[in-house]
Formats: sequence, structure tokens, C-alpha cells
Amino acid sequence: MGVGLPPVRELPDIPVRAPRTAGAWLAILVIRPAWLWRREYLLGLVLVGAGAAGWWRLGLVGLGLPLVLLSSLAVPGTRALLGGWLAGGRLKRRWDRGCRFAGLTTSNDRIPRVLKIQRVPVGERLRVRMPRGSTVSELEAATEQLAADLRIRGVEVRREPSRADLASVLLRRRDPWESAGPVPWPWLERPQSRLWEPVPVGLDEVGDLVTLTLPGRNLLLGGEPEAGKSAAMTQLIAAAALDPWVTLVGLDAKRLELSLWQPCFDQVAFAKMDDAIALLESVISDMDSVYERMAAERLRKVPSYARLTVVVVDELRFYTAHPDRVAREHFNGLLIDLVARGRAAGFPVVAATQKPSADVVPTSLRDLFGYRWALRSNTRDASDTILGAGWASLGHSAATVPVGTRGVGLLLGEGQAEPVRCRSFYLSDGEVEGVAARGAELRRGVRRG
Ligand SMILES: Nc1ncnc2c1ncn2[C@@H]1O[C@H](COP(=O)(O)OP(=O)(O)OP(=O)(O)O)[C@@H](O)[C@H]1O
Repeated sequence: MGVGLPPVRELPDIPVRAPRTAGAWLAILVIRPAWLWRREYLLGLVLVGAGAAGWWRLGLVGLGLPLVLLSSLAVPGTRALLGGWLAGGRLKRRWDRGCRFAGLTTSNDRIPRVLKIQRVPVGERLRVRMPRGSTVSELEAATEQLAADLRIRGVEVRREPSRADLASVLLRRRDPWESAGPVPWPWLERPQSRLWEPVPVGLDEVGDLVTLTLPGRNLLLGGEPEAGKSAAMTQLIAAAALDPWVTLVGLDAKRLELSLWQPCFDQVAFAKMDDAIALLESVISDMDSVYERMAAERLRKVPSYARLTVVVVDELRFYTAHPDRVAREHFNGLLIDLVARGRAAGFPVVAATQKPSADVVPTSLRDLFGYRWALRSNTRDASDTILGAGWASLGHSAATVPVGTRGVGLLLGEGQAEPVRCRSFYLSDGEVEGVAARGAELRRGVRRG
């Protein structure tokens, strides 16, 4: 039994396969660690060199040359540039240490090499090359240890599709939306839009634009009350409203969500099952006519010059889980038919639900939605009901969105490898009224013309 103090382990083991010669130990213990400080050494060398050159050319006065160089740090641009460069070196040292403690060192003392550092709103994104003898999946398996060693929120690793030895690594340091105010919708000032274009709907964690292309796809939105479903849906309604060739129809069980858009909608049914069923039947009959025309023209899907009809369903639960079984089953049959066949005919459906559960969104219906957007949900199951079974266990759960962070969720697009965490843009009621008025005016113009 051991006695005395427990062992103190400040340095990770060095699994060296190379012959234990003096040269090998010099490389491992001196040259490689020193190499990680090369930026600092270079800076020191430049300052000493400047001092020496100044002294040689100008005598004692010239010794002040390094101070002149350092005074350039008063310029914010230079300071930021130098600070960023040194911070890059510091990050590489921490990465080196983290990888060694996480056991990612190969038998000849190599670790995943950082090729590029990009600063992003959540932290840093690294491009990393795996050393020979190791794979990206080993790095993936060590993310928790790396995050703990780097003292950050998390590490996410994604293999580059084109090369097995390259990976994109996100070092997540902060929540980019923690105290951020609403971000305005980029198309707000557009006089007119075309719904065939990708519609901007939010920003992802690295600040990249997230878009949705509605024709050919349906969108399902789910999340707890006040999560931001209406705000997310509003952007697609706004884009449709600004395209005067788009017909808008809606089901609004709460009578509130679509009220501001009334001037742009052709038909809206409220909380009456008979009205909702009649509306769906009329839309399906229009869709059948489009299919007939497409068959006559030998078209397999609706061409991009065609008119679209967007069907908006707010509070899906009211209709799909209605206590009247006969009406509910009739409604569900019609909705499944519309969602399944509508996409190819230019009849996309945008549906939102407050209580994502299997009785509200049956799998047979959910699977027909090409886009699924899970805003903050109470449980992992609720999140999986929207995104699809299994995503929560892979680390993609809308239940992890911090409580009270409005408009943040996970968006999964058809054919996309994994859901994207993003925050939707936001249109205030005044902005909605402005867009709705413009949309109504555009529609009047089209109908007059
Ligand atoms: N993307 C966003 N950016 C900033 N604030 C937002 C965003 N989305 C929603 N909010 C805020 O959250 C509030 C609730 O949003 P919203 O009405 O869209 O939620 P909801 O999920 O539709 O709620 P409910 O289920 O009760 O209808 C809004 O009034 C707004 O203040």
C-alpha cells in the first residue's frame, strides 16, 4: 500500500516509439515545446534586433527604436492584429496540452495539428489535420476531455467530407445569444420578393445566414409556449406576402397569429373543424387541378415560374388532436394528403405546434416535412418529435436551449447531415403591419394588371 502524498501529474505521458536517443529527447522535451512559443520569441527577436540596429546606426538614441515600434500598439488596428496573432499562439499551446492530456498523442509524439484558426461569435473554429496513425473519430471521442482541459463550454468535431484526415473543430466558449437583442429580418426593406429564392430565416452560431427554400418542401415548427414559433413562421409568411404571385391560405386556431396578415391571405379558417376541413378540401381540389395541368404538359414537378400556394397552419394540435374523432381523422387524412402531394405541385405547408408529441404530430405526418425546426422544448422527446427519433441522443436536442432564450432552436433540412442550431430573425408587430400592407398593395397591383 502506498504512503505519503498522492502523485502530482502536471505533465501527460509521452508515448515515444522513436529510439530513446539524446536527439529524440531533445526534440520531444525542448524543441517541440519551444516551437509553440515561436511567435513570442520572434516578437522578442524583432524588438532586440530593432534595438541593436538602432544603436548601431544612431548610437544611444537608437536604443529607443523598440519603444517606437511598441508605441504603434496605440493604433487599435495594430493592437488587434498583434493581439490576435499572439492569441493564436496561446490557443495552439492550450490545444497541444489538451490533446496530450486527452491521450491523442501518436506513438511518435504527434498531435492533431491546427492549420487554421477562425474567430467566430461562439469561440473559435479550427481546421485540424490528424497525424498519421490516428483518425478524426479519435478526436471526436475525446471532445469532453478536451473541453474540460481547455476550460470551455464544449468542443464539436466534424470530419471534412473530402478528406478523412481533416476536421473542422468548433471550440464553443460562449452562448452567442445570451444577451443579444432581436435581429431584424434582412428582407424587411425589400419592395417585393420571390418565394422561389432562399428566404433568410436566422443566423447560426457562427453568424452565418440560415435560409429556407419553401417550394418543394414543407416546414414543421415545434416548441414550448413563447419559444418563438410564430416569430420564426412570420418570416416565411412575410416572404410569401411580398411575392404577389403567391396565394396564402391559413388555419389559425387561436385567431391571433395570422390576424395581422389578414390583408394578404386569400382564406383563413379559425377554430372550427368544419371550416378547416372545407379549406383543406378546397386547397386539395386546386392542387389536383395543378397536377392535371402538369400531366397535360408532361411536367414531373412544378416549374419555377409557377404560382405557389402556401398553406399556414398555426396550432396544429387543435386540429390533429381534436376531441371530435371523426372530424379529427378526416382532417388528418386531408392534411397528410396535402403535405405528401403538395410539395411537387407548389403547395408547401408551414405548420407550427406548441405541444410536440406523437398524438399531435404522428410520425407518418412528421416524416413528410422536409424542414423541421425545433425551438426550445421542455423535453428531449418533444425535440425528437419534431426533428425525428434519435437526434437528442446524438446531442441535438432543443431541450438544451437555455430557458428564456427566445427564437433559438435546431433546424433540420432534408438531406442535411445534422440539425443546425440557429436563432430566427424577428419582425415586430409594426414591421409585420408594414410588410402586410406592402404585400396587399402588390396583390392589388397583380390582380388589376
Ligand atoms: N427570434 C427572436 N428574437 C428575439 N425575440 C424573440 C424571437 N422570437 C421570439 N421572441 C420573443 O418571444 C416572444 C414569444 O414569441 P412567439 O410568440 O413567436 O412564441 P410562440 O412560440 O409562437 O408562442 P406561443 O406558442 O405562445 O404562440 C415574442 O413576443 C418575442 O418577444
